[in-house]
Amino acid sequence: MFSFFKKKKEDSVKNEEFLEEENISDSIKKHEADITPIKEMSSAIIEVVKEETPQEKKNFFSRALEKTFASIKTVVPQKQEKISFDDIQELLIEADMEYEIIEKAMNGLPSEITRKQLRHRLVMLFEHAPKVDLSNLPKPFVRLIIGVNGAGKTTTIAKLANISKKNQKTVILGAGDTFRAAAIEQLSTWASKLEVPIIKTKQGHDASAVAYDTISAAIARDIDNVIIDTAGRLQTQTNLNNELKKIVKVCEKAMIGAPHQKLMILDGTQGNTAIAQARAFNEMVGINGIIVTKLDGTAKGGALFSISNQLELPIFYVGIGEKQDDLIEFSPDDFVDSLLDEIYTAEK
Ligand SMILES: Nc1nc2c(ncn2[C@@H]2O[C@H](COP(=O)(O)OP(=O)(O)OP(=O)(O)O)[C@@H](O)[C@H]2O)c(=O)[nH]1
Repeated sequence: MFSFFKKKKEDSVKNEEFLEEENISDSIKKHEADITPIKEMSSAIIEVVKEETPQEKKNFFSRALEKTFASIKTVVPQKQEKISFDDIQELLIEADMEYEIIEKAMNGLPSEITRKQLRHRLVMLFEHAPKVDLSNLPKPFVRLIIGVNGAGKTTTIAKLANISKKNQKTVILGAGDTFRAAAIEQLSTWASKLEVPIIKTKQGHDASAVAYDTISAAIARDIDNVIIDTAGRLQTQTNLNNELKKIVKVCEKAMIGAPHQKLMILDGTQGNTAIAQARAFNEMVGINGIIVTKLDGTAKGGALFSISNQLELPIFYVGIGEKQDDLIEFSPDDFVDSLLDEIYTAEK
């Protein structure tokens, strides 16, 4: 069953220096027992689920931002047509927007601010992030998931796999957090729940070999999306960080251009303190985008402005709960509108 797969892998690991360094072909043999049989893959495609309308998306944000709204409403309890400069400043502080960003956003605004004026300034804060063209993606499209312990990496991978399936794309997971046995188990549980294949190995084995095998399996099986987990790490853990750099290098060996996205998962409940973490990882491996998790559990929704603006990175998704459907595509317009709906009366 795996002869084609094996041939591809042998072809793609011809680099002698690399074989010496990683001994990848041995690791591939070790992992083959863990690869989900191809026939199970067909069940990875399910029917297309209808896309949310802009109003539905706004409703998702409103639900996710409940705690943030409760805190800004302590400043502006009634909806108004115009709100004073001081009140806007205070409510943005309440929502955990960094002071420096508040100053930037409000510079030159009048003492009474309309919805339109504030909307323009808030949406602008997301404009620094480069636009990402998601048309004509390479196949497989490889995403590497990075973050500190407990940020929500594993859960987010499951949610991303679920979105792939909803979009009728095939997907394979790589259990690259080989540091903790529980992490491999947790991702395997999600894989069987979602009926998607997973490449895994034993705890303590080489994480970059898992990344390599996952990409090779995707190429051999013509899979659309690859999502690779990595161990949670702090920006100060040198060994783990060298491991991360190695994973990135090995992805490139498995497929030129991979990983196509290195996504940083940030725990939204940490607010602005997550920025320093992301900055350090960005310097280390170059991050392409952010996913902010646990937005439902925090009053610090305003940190999204600082996160995107300070890091000059796009926020792709936000996590709004623990279930597989609780990940929504981030849109600055919908996010800002949900926030403004709480404090301003409708524009005439
Ligand atoms: N409320 C809420 N909880 C979330 C969200 N995303 C993840 N969680 C929860 O956060 C906890 C940690 O999530 P994991 O996915 O295990 O985090 P991780 O980054 O893989 O953790 P490590 O494997 O320890 O590095 C779990 O209890 C998740 O259910 C979210 O968007 N909202």
